[in-house]
Amino acid sequence: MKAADLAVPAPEPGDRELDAALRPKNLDDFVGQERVRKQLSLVLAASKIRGRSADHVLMSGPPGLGKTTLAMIVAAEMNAPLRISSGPAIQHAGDLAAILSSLSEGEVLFLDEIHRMSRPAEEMLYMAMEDFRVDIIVGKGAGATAIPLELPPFTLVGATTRAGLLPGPLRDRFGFTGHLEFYSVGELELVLRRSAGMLDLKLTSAGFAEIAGRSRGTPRIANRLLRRVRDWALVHGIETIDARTASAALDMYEVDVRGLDRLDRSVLEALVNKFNGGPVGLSTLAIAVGEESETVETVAEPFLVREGLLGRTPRGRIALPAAWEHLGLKMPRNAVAAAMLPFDEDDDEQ
Ligand SMILES: Nc1ncnc2c1ncn2[C@@H]1O[C@H](COP(=O)(O)OP(=O)(O)OP(=O)(O)O)[C@@H](O)[C@H]1O
Ligand SMILES: [Mg+2]
Repeated sequence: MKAADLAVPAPEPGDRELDAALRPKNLDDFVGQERVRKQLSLVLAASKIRGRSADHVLMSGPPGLGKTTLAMIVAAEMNAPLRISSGPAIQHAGDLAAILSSLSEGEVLFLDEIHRMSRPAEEMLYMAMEDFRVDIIVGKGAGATAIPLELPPFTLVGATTRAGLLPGPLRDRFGFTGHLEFYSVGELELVLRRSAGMLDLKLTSAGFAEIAGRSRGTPRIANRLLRRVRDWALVHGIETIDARTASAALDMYEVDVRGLDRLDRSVLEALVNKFNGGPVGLSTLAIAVGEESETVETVAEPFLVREGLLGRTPRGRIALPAAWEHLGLKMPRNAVAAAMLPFDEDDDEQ
């Protein structure tokens, strides 16, 4: 595994097994996200009292925060079977019709990346969600007829990293939307404590804090770093992982105290050392770090912007004061002036 991969929130091949093993199985085990947890728990409790399948639920938020986990928890809490598919897997309305028509009563249908479903499938889903009915089209052209098909009541759980891309009519058909937020360091410590318990690992409180602080607010990354630290401790014959062990291990994997990885740091270093803090265009910056523009924009920037280290301005990317500080450098006056010019966060230069 490249060091840069450690900090990517999307699942890596090596994560899948551990992801599955460490996934909380019920709402009580699910750490953090108090608001979503309370709201969801109420939705589920009410439908249990009514003796009906739960309202359709949409989970939205960045990768690795627990959308799939919550979908599975919905099925577990409702004692219902779970069917899993995803937007990209449903390219034709017929694909969706086949899934819908084979659902059993009360089943939970989890559609991951629901924003990537095809248009015709999406339209079929509207009717299925609202009226528990689909029209199956038989034949083609003028001779085509729609055969209505009743569906058993089911609960759709949709997940999306891009809630903004969902068409309004689809969004409106969910009874409840849970917006997952990045986790605090304290919450990540709880995630790590739970995982360490399951993996039979011993860590001190400071050891947990050290890993949590470098996990970018993301449980998937926290678990991944824990696994790296575990390997390091094993090879070095260390039984109890303290802050020093955790930090030595993560330093070796080039994940720094704020969770920045090699790519993040080289972007900041280039901005600061080669362009005096910017502004500099994305493609120039990408060439300076020897990466594709797209990699810099989609892999490094979201986190750097969120951390207040990098700004996107109409004139280009700039290093914010926290970036100079993080690199242990003093921000020159002319760089301060460039950074102080008003800019619009959403303004995508070039
Ligand atoms: N609240 C939580 N408490 C404990 N562990 C969690 C929590 N949320 C997520 N995790 C851990 O993080 C891993 C990733 O979570 P999950 O697969 O649900 O993320 P996701 O939001 O579906 O990500 P993606 O958008 O990439 O599909 C899980 O396997 C689980 O181990
Ligand atoms: Mg998922």
